[in-house]
Amino acid sequence: MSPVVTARPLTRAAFAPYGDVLDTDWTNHYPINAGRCERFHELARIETIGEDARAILSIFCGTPYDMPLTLTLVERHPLGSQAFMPMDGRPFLVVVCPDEDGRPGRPEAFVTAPGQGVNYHRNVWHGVLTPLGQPQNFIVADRGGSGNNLEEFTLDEPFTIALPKDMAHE
Ligand SMILES: NC(=O)N[C@@H](O)C(=O)O
Ligand code: NI
Repeated sequence: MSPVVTARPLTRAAFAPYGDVLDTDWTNHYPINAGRCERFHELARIETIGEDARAILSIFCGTPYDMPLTLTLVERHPLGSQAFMPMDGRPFLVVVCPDEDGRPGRPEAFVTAPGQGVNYHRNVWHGVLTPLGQPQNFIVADRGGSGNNLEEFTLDEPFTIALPKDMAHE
């Protein structure tokens, strides 16, 4: 059996080495539009580098994965950050790895709270978009432009990514 990594709830502190959490638990917020809207300001920055680099918005329509997940591949984007914000507010799985001399280290897994999104910093190893239980659409902010912005790495040995016990039935 491949080594098991159990996902834990996503928190800013735990995710800080990898990127930003997108939610309204954020002190930099203020009213706009005559008080009819609250702006939660600059949750993350969209980083883009390289030839004709630009920040772009896309919609990803994701197919769910069965859990526990057998993780065999991770990827990273050397030319830009990548943010995922669910359009339906349901939780999804986030898998990241520390970088160890250009190779991914042991994965860490998180389950988002309803309404949370993530922004992977540039060049951070991560699993591909992983909806849970049903198809899920996401607004994605990342980098467009020339050059190769996708580096994939097939793990020497797979990991089993499991949901926490209180979620495993979902
Ligand atoms: N390849 C692509 O656009 N998607 C991945 O980067 C991903 O993180 O899901
Ligand atoms: Ni990606």
